[in-house]
Amino acid sequence: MCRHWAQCWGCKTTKTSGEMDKPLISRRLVDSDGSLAEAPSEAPKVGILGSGDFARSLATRLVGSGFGVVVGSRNPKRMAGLFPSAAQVTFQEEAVGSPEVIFVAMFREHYSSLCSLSSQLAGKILVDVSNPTEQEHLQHRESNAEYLASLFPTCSVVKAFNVISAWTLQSGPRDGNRQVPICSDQPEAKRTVSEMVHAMGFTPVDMGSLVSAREVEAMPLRLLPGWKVPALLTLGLLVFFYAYNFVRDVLHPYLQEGKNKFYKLPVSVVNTTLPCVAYVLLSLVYLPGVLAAALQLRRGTKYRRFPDWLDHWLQHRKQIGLLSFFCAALHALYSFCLPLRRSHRYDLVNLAVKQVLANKSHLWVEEEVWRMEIYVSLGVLALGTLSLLAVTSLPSIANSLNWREFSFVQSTLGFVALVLSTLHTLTYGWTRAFEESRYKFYLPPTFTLTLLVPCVVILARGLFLLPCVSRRLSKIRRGWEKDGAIKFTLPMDHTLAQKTSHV
Ligand SMILES: Cc1cc2nc3c(=O)[nH]c(=O)nc-3n(C[C@H](O)[C@H](O)[C@H](O)COP(=O)(O)OP(=O)(O)OC[C@H]3O[C@@H](n4cnc5c(N)ncnc54)[C@H](O)[C@@H]3O)c2cc1C
Ligand SMILES: NC(=O)C1=CN([C@@H]2O[C@H](COP(=O)(O)OP(=O)(O)OC[C@H]3O[C@@H](n4cnc5c(N)ncnc54)[C@H](OP(=O)(O)O)[C@@H]3O)[C@@H](O)[C@H]2O)C=CC1
Ligand code: HEM
Ligand SMILES: [Cu+2]
Ligand SMILES: [Fe+3]
Repeated sequence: MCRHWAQCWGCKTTKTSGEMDKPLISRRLVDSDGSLAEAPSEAPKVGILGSGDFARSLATRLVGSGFGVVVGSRNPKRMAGLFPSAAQVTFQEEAVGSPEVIFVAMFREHYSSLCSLSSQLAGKILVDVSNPTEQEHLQHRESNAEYLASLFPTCSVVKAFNVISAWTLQSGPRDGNRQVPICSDQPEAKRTVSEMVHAMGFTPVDMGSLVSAREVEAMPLRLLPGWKVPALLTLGLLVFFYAYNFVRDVLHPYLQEGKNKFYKLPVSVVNTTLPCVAYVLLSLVYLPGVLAAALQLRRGTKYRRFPDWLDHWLQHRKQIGLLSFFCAALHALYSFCLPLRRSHRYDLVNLAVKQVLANKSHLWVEEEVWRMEIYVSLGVLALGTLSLLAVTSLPSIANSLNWREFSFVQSTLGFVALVLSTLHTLTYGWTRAFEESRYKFYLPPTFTLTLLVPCVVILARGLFLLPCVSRRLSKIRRGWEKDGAIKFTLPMDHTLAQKTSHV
């Protein structure tokens, strides 16, 4: 039997290396009625302890990938019917006899019940698939896998498959998560299990030694980790702008003129809130790039780390950008629905009646017509450009672009979208910022609040385009450094510096 047991399995099957990562319910194992037929006798046997949801899915996947499976259960009679016919379900003692690799598909609190099997398990590879709950994760210092290794010191423990749900395991990796983080203190054992991960249609991600198991076990506990801060930022902006628009558009007419404009709350106030949030978020996507460039220009090098807050901000731009796109798309939908509303129709009729009573026939203000035509068109162009950025955010699309194409779409087109949105907002706002009647409780029109950050970004980016600045910036990005840019003293300089300082 060659060194890498599972690799040996890889040699035997007819799969070429390219096929290794394809999910496989191998043809010869599926009967005409689609049930999984008997596994070939020479298929390497894999053991599974536990007969729950995970064990069942794992057995299905392993059998479908050409392995022989023996399941160890405390109650085999009851559980056998739930497993594929190709899998053998028996008592735990029997199940751990022949297989080299044994998956422990149980909860941590039940690991100690396996100690009676220590002698049979000696020298085998135990795969820990368990996930602690949030509370358990905090409560235990060592990971579940390290705990299993402490119970069975004569075994090689490998952490794997815990991030894959029983359902994905059963149905096979689709677009979602194909990656299986894997770690172990025994490289051989890790390699064997990695080959199995491949054979099952997943992609192993080597996470190093077993000490990383704690980090691997924390992965399923996280919920959209990179989105927390951007989501809170968006929520904060939505609350702020909604409150601001409520005060200006509903409360002010109610208190000052006794007019009831509460009907504006569901659509109109939302449609002055969403665009402002979208626009501010979009400017916050490109502001950190400007700050980073300014820092590099000032320092005269790119070889110094950005401050943590800027680093963090740069890491979250994708999420902030996608949230901006989402708000802008909702804003466009709301805008298209404005004319559908009953209130809009009443306003139109009332306006017509007023026209007639005032004996005015022709209501056409050329400037207003052009203003609206232009700002709606600019809005559509801005959203269209943002959609390109959103599409290239999809990993499958991003992977098909080289970094220059990606950066062109994200950096250049993204900036064009910011300029278009600014023009859209300015033509929408037009002269409103200068009309006293637009200031309610002395509060300026909402769009004026949104213009500050984008204008700073646009001006700064304009400045960076100046030949003297852009030449210097591209030199810095190609690794040029201003002399003395890096402030570190070599040991000998240090003594030299000390000597000279006494002179
Ligand atoms: C809808 C939408 C979707 C988005 N999706 C993504 C996404 O999928 N992934 C993503 O990363 N962002 C995404 N973003 C955010 C944004 O588009 C990108 O981060 C974009 O690259 C930012 O461009 P930039 O010009 O501001 O900064 P960058 O081009 O990243 O440059 C920032 C700074 O880094 C430094 N720098 C840049 N290049 C170099 C270099 N070669 N050498 C040294 N220093 C350099 C410079 O100081 C520069 O100013 C998305 C935004 C939106 C609106
Ligand atoms: N379900 C999922 O999607 C995922 C589960 N996991 C992990 O897989 C492991 C199993 O999860 P899951 O299959 O959902 O859990 P289940 O509760 O469905 O199954 C656990 C199995 O453990 C066995 N077991 C052995 N000894 C004991 C004991 N003393 N008391 C109770 N049960 C015992 C039982 O099998 P029997 O009675 O036959 O001995 C039982 O079926 C867990 O560590 C979980 O974190 C990881 C990723 C995803
Ligand atoms: C299909 C695309 C778009 C259409 C049809 C559209 C249409 C409109 C309309 C009709 C208004 C006036 C809102 C009202 O008075 O109720 C408006 C305002 C505004 N839009 Fe858009 N827009 C689009 C895209 C965008 C995008 C992509 C952004 C920025 C990311 C944006 C930002 C704004 C801003 C900031 C305002 C001013 C809101 C205020 O202060 O009242 N719009 N847009
Ligand atoms: Cu071999
Ligand atoms: Fe624990």
